[in-house]
Parts: sequence; C-alpha cells; structure tokens
Amino acid sequence: MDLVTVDPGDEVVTAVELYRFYRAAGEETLALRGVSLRVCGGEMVAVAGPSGSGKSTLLACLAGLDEPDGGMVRVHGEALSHRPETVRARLRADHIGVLFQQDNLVEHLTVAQNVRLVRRLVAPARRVPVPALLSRLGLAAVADSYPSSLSGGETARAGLAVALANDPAVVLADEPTGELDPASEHAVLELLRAWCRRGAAVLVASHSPAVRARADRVIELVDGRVL
Ligand SMILES: Nc1ncnc2c1ncn2[C@@H]1O[C@H](COP(=O)(O)OP(=O)(O)OP(=O)(O)O)[C@@H](O)[C@H]1O
Repeated sequence: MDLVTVDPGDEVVTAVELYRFYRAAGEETLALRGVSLRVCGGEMVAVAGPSGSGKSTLLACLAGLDEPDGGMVRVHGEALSHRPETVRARLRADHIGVLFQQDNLVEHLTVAQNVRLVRRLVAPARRVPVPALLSRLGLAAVADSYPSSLSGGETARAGLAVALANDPAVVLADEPTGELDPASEHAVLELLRAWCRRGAAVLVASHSPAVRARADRVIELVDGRVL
C-alpha cells in the first residue's frame, strides 16, 4: 500500500495563533492561548502537557471537530477552520484520520464492517483495500469479530484501522494508548510510525513517556500555550 499523497517534508498541518474559549456554568476557560505549529509529512509529533493544558482541544481544532475562536488551521494546503461543517467534514474524510482513546468502533458492526463504513465516505481513489489494511495491522484473524470480543490491543488496532481507512495524510490521535499494556502500546506506536514513514503527519496527544520517546519531537502545552 502506498497511497498517501504527501512527500516527506511537505507541510501538512499548520496552526496559526489558535485561541479557544469555553464558557460553562458562568466559568470562562481559555483552553488555547495563541498556539501555533507546523507539522510536515513524515513527522511524528507528541503533544504533551499536564491534564487540562489543552491537548484534546488542540487536536479537536486540528481535526475540524471544534472551531477555534481565533486563529486558523490549514490541512494539506486547505483552510479547515472557519468553514461550514459540511466542508470540514469533507476535508476530514479526504485528509484526516482521528483516533480516540475509546469509542472508535461501532459495537454492532464487525471490525471489517467498521472499516468499510468509513471507506464509503471516502473518494474511491483514497479507499485503502480492507484486507491489506487489516493484515498490516495484525487484524486479519479478527476481521469478522465484533468489538466486544476483542482484546484491548486488538480494539486499539481496530480503532486505528478505522482512522486509517481513508489513507489520511494527517493522523490525529488523542491518548490512543492510554489504557494499553506496554506491548500493545508499542504495537500501536509502531503502526503509527509506519504510517508516518509512508509520508503522513502524525500528532499524538499523550501523557505516556513511550509516546514521547517514539516521537520525532514534542510540543509541550502548559495552560493553553506552547512551552
Ligand atoms: N467543552 C468544554 N466546555 C468547557 N470547558 C472545557 C471543554 N473542553 C475542555 N474544557 C476545558 O479546557 C481546558 C483544556 O481541556 P483539554 O481537555 O483540552 O485538556 P487536556 O490537556 O486534553 O487534558 P487531559 O490530559 O486531562 O485530557 C480544561 O480546563 C478543560 O476543563
């Protein structure tokens, strides 16, 4: 499989001066305070920082799942922020794979059906062949299994298969290894690293020292700012 349409070194994720305010129960939180970053194809970047420092908010803004109140996000050369939700959804389907710590899978679908569900949203040229993807992630034997019967490591890799089903140039993973044993964490990080070698830009928000150790560089957030 060699589909990612990015040359290593191309800038694929750009954030300029991102601000994000939340207002809840009369409390105002400034979750991002002028965050700027650039990530190139072939780079694996850890987003680290204490709890509440803004890691998830940053990834949600980079995925177009949340809208920054100020600043802008560009992905694969296209503006993602301040666009209608339908446009953001299309850009996400075309370029971005999102992986969360949990809830990446639809419970009543098998692993292969979960991957096919995402593939349907994707332009034909960007559809990664399902058997090849599952075997690359070590999931061929559980392709027809339901999520409830998978081990923790298999569940994480199946979530990754869903995130990679559109051959994304950008992978955004929010604590993808948070609940995994060290061997499964290592496997997931190796797979992310392999995707990176194919030209994708990979950002992983995590508290894990293993993620830091495996990354090309670390973006450290403190109180909504890059340290
Ligand atoms: N939807 C929301 N409404 C109100 N406040 C929010 C919302 N989402 C995040 N926040 C606040 O924004 C700040 C940053 O939260 P965020 O989840 O981005 O941090 P984080 O670094 O990912 O934390 P953790 O490591 O615990 O996941 C926190 O103070 C949080 O309480």
